Amino acid sequence: MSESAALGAKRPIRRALVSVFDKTGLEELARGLHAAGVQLVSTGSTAKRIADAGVPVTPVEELTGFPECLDGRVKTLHPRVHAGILADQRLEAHREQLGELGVEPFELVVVNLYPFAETVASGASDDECVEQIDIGGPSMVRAAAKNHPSVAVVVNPDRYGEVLKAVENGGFDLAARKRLAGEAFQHTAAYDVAVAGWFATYAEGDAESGAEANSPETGESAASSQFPSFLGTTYERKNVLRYGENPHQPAALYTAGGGGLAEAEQLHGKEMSYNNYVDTDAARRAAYDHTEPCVAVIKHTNPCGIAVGADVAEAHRKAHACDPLSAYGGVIAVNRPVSLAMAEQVAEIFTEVIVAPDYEDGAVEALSRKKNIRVLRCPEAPTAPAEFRPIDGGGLAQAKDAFQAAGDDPANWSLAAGEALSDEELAELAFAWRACRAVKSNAILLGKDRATVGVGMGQVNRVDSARLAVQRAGAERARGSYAASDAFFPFPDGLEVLAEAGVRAVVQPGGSVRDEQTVEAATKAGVTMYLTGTRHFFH
Ligand SMILES: NC(=O)c1ncn([C@@H]2O[C@H](COP(=O)(O)O)[C@@H](O)[C@H]2O)c1NC=O
Repeated sequence: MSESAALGAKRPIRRALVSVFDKTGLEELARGLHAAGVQLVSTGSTAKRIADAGVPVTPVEELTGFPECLDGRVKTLHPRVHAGILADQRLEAHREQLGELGVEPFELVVVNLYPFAETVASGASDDECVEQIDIGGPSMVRAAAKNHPSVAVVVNPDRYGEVLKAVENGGFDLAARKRLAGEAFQHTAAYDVAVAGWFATYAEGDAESGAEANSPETGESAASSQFPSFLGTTYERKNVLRYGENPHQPAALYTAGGGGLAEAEQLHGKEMSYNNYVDTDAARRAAYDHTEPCVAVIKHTNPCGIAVGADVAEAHRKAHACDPLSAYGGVIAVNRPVSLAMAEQVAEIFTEVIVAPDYEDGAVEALSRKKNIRVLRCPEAPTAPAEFRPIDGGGLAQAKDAFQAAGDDPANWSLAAGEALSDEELAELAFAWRACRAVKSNAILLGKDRATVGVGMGQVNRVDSARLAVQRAGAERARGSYAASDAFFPFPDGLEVLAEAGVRAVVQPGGSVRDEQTVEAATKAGVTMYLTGTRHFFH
């Protein structure tokens, strides 16, 4: 038989084993299978639902001759079940053995698993979580998937319609059974990753140094529970993208299944590209760093402008004004719903992507006047609690760079040079400090009226970043602006550039061996300087 003929070979379905936690669509499936002459065997409450729907069903106990026991821990774990799933019907020897054993084969297995991840997320006790580790279900799923030349396995209620169609048309062909088997192994693999990940966090302290190792007093164990010995996330491919960072790089989008940008709804525009996603991610990170209505305009992951305002339209006007030249073809993120007024403004500017938690009436229509702008709705704020970056042969994990009460609250900054700022001026400096976190290192950012006016990003020395920030601001806007530096000034030269441009105040972490020289330069120039003690590199 040719390969394509083999793949097209159907296996009629005569007998099905059904055991599902999620009973969505179960009655319709059972009715349809029965109507097509398929015999049903089922477990506990699944069998009860089927029987209640008026469909004949054989309880699995009748098949095994063994009662379900140990609170459901043992139901289907029996050779009469597993021999029926695992017999390779292509082999005469297997068919003969089944006959000798008096076991009938299954051609269809429909199973979905106990909700382990949902139980953990609900904050249930350890014992409750452990009880939700499904054992019999994955055993059946894996067995049926392995034996896909003889058995079709279904783990997703969305497929029930397909099952009923197949049953009426002589069963699934081999290609379809292979596809279903792949889906089934993905289902059990993701399930096991969730279980293994939970054990890695929960059991580690006990195993290493006694139960108290997980107590909050011991810093080391806190770190180890944040970085468990096993890290697993499973992703599902959502889209194949046209290409990656460059046209010769194939690329795809994967989702982790928990919402966020990867699952954002696209309301209008061309297909998102790889670079669009990268920039949109950076834009959302920048916009959500502020509690007031904020707009961030990003190009190549760096801000062309960030501003807060009384409303998003004002914030957008200010953010765009920072660097209108660079904002051409930019990516815009907003931390509030987009108003019609803001949408009208954006519609005038060539923009690649706009992402927001929502859109007010008429806003999407106004934006859609431009054919190509990609309009995304992403209701959730960015949440990643930890960051993981692949490197050759492994990966680096770190806690997210969240703002710290100690170093990021101006109330805790120390005045190192010049006169203390008024509350209003301090708020200006605090805006610059927050916005600076969104700039790739070395970062120097000038702000005025709660908007960036000059950004010096990504230079390999800090003095060049200072020059760039001043140059982009222009002499007039630089004068009297508020400057932030993501890390300390290693030499006073960067500060001197800012002072010469007439900045009013500077905020920086401090901590260089030459801090004194920088403080002296600021004092001499009459520039106020605050030290945060906290650094915000962004690479
Ligand atoms: N222990 C077993 O033999 C066993 N066999 C099937 N299950 C699971 O029991 C659930 C269905 O049970 P019920 O039909 O009672 O609602 C399914 O999610 C299935 O994956 C089992 N449960 C857990 O391991």
